Amino acid sequence: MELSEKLVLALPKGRILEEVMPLVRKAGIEPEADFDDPKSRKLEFDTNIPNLSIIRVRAFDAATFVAFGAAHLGVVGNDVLQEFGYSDLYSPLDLDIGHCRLSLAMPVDEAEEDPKEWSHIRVATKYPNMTREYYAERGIQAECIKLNGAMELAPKLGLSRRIVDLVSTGGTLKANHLKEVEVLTHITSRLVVNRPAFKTRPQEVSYWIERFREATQDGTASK
Ligand SMILES: Nc1ncnc2c1ncn2[C@@H]1O[C@H](COP(=O)(O)OP(=O)(O)OP(=O)(O)O)[C@@H](O)[C@H]1O
Ligand SMILES: O=P(O)(O)OC[C@H]1O[C@H](OP(=O)(O)OP(=O)(O)O)[C@H](O)[C@@H]1O
Repeated sequence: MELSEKLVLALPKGRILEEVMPLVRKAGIEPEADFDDPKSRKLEFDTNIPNLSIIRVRAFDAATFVAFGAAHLGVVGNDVLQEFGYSDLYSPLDLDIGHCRLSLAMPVDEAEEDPKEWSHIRVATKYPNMTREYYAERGIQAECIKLNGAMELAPKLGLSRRIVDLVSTGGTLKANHLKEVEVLTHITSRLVVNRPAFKTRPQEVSYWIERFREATQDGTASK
């Protein structure tokens, strides 16, 4: 077993972090004290496990670090996994956190439409690949304008009548006078593993998959 190189766990620093940390701790990993300090500018943290460190990165970047082997394990939403489609990412475990859906929405004051009657739509989204693929399978050409956030502004400002974005409570759509027309897919976050690392360090990687599996099955984990 390779002991010199640390295993790196990539965690997304956004909203998922709060949900995933109880699982990380249940799995037996306790990051150094700085981790909980909002003022800390550190990006990599030692843990109580001498051979394991944690990096805190943007949600999309967590997938990239693991896919290229810069990190060995990570936590990534299905949305990110499907949008990138990295072949070197293995996602063995649904962590049952980060529940939301990817939906198409449009202004509430526009006439009801039947998506089955569309042939071409223009959409603002952070997920152009998933959107194009979903609609292509239904014979609809989706012209996507890539935004990285605040999609809800696009219809109001005339960028596109429709958006495809993540929805959880629906509060953001409501506040921006948009209605959910169609759910493209349901999303949760998964534990992901770099495939080559799984082959070269099978015992260590399997150990952590099992620890996370147990943590997820432990009913006291916060959701
Ligand atoms: N409203 C939501 N409810 C539940 N889970 C969500 C919601 N929005 C996003 N997620 C999940 O959390 C992940 C990270 O989202 P988050 O909003 O923290 O990042 P972001 O702000 O979109 O990205 P970044 O700021 O890193 O560019 C998403 O990939 C998705 O899986
Ligand atoms: O249905 P709701 O519960 O209102 O959640 C939906 C919002 O959550 C996500 O954004 P987030 O808050 O993560 O910010 P972002 O726009 O910076 O990604 C998503 O992009 C929506 O804007």
